[in-house]
Amino acid sequence: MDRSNKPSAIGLGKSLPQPTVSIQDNTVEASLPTGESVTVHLYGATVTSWKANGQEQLFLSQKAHLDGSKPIRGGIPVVFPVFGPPPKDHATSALPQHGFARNSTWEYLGKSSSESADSQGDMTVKLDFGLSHTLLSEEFRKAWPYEFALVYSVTLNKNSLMTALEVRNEGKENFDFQVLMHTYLSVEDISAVRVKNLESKTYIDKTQNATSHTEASNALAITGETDRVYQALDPAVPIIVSSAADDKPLFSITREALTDVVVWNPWIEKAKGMADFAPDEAYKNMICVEAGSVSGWQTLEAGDSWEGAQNIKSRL
Ligand SMILES: O=P(O)(O)OC[C@H]1O[C@H](O)[C@H](O)[C@@H](O)[C@@H]1O
Repeated sequence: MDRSNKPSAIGLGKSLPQPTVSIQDNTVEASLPTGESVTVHLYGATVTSWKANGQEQLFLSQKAHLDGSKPIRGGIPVVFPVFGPPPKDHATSALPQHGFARNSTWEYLGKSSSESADSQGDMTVKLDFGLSHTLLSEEFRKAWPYEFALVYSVTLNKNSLMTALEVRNEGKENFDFQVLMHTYLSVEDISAVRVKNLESKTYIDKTQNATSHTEASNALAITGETDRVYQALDPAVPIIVSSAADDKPLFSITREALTDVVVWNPWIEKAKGMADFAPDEAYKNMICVEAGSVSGWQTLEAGDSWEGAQNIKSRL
């Protein structure tokens, strides 16, 4: 917004308090004057903390590797260009599970801040991160030899966090990709939450040999290992994680161009089996609601770009 000809909202001559951004130890942290903050590790451009309403909103394992030796277990890892184990005989076959974006070091491209469009006087801060073929390790570049560029934007508002990914094909040949924002939401007690707006949607159940099912529940309870890829959703209809006790929304997630949503909780045995997941009981304190485009492939023609995003609102 151009404020140049207008008096300041808090008195002539005084400027509005501005967001602050600090960079240290390969992390970028932004805070709003109203107290909210976000922390992003350059390794994977992984958001590892989002504080709003005086509380941490994201789950981060106590044994998450934060030194760049493994993808970070928690926060919001970015999955690109393949989701899950890569298929055989495919351009992504030589890549690790979930691709290379979450285990490559991104560059920080800078920040911008503005007044939020929706609430008077509140500020917004946006952090941009980049990854391209020139920044990949030799090993990843060999395994996926396309000329690409990713720009990942993390935007913090008073009540929401938006993450947006732009994928550019800077080469001369088409490439296929899948993409997903693997968000680990923090919850007090998994048995006390429900996931809404999935009723009648088709999902692939990865815990049952990838069989296809139709969601019967209008308020899904998580009562065991859950690993489902819900497909063909309307990105404008929010997925709501609500409190079972009073039906109040805890999180509401809308998407742009991301028509799949994965709901994942490892539950008791799988949680114990993951070396970087701690404490064992922490499966009770998280639910992954992952916005993505993963049930098919996006084909990006030479010179083209694509953009997808999620917007997570907290305790509305
Ligand atoms: O252990 P990771 O490679 O981080 O994957 C963690 C999980 O990611 C997604 O949610 C998949 O649907 C799961 O099948 C997988 O177990």
